[in-house]
Amino acid sequence: MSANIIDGKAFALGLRERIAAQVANFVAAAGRKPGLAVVLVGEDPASAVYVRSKGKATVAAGMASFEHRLPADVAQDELLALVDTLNADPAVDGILVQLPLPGHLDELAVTTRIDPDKDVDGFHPVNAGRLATGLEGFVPCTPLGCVMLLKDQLGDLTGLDAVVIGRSNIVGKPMAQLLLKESCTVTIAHSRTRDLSSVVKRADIVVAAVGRAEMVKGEWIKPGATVIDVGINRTATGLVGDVDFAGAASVAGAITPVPGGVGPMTIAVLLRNTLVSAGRREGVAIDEVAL
Ligand SMILES: Nc1nc(=O)c2c([nH]1)NC[C@@H]1CN(c3ccc(C(=O)N[C@@H](CCC(=O)O)C(=O)O)cc3)C=[N+]21
Ligand SMILES: [Mg+2]
Repeated sequence: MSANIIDGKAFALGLRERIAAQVANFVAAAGRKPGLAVVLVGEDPASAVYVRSKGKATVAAGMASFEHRLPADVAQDELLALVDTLNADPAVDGILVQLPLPGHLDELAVTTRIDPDKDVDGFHPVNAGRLATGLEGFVPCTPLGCVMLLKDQLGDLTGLDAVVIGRSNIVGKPMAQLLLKESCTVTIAHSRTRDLSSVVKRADIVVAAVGRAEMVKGEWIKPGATVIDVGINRTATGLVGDVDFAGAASVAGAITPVPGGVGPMTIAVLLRNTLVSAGRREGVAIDEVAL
């Protein structure tokens, strides 16, 4: 068997076109563009690349992009003051502070300073609580993008066995919540899980978000399973995921590649969340089902 390769890049492009169409409707109704503010602290080259591609995608969708670059040694108070300014700015619908932050800065303090109703990353504890409780809020972009790919691939997910490997607040935990909402039977595995290969072997859906290059082996995958690889690891041989792609692709029913799988979805969903935020803030209807 040879897996269907899930083209996240193509799916993300289609999503971005549907977003752009609704951005045009929003602009006509509200008389302004949806606005996304991105804050980058320091000069980490990988972060700078992501921030640049976010800015380009934002403008391409017809939205306003506000980029704020602060020096690596910026004081905590100064960063918090910028967040306060963005919270109060009516042209800003979404705020993203690029993580990780330099070590002297308190990521939780910064994340919790963002107005939960502008928190398009969905990292604020209020939004984590809303997701866990079934309330309207913002869902973290990467897991929401993964669910979109899964539903596109599999249709209804009800009753499927899903294993999420990784328990981070930004991917693993919200991913598990979303799969539960889709009525999957969800297992969260992590670095302390015993006999991980047997746990993975049961799964119809495997989501790998551990941050360890090619850690999930092809022999662990149930034949025909759908494998979503969230990992982005830079190695001597280039960019690889958390899954041994060649091994898994020979047994899986479908699998996301790295690059070109989950990564492009993250940015597209960020634009989606920004548009949804703008609609809520201005009382303009956004057709989320059509996105
Ligand atoms: N507050 C915050 N929110 C984030 O969403 C956030 C963040 N901080 N910090 C960094 C991570 C990483 N991230 C990615 C976005 C797009 C790709 C992406 O488009 N990747 C492409 C290209 C990969 C490449 O060539 O580098 C792909 O996988 O095909 C990857 C990673 C968002 N992050
Ligand atoms: Mg973990």
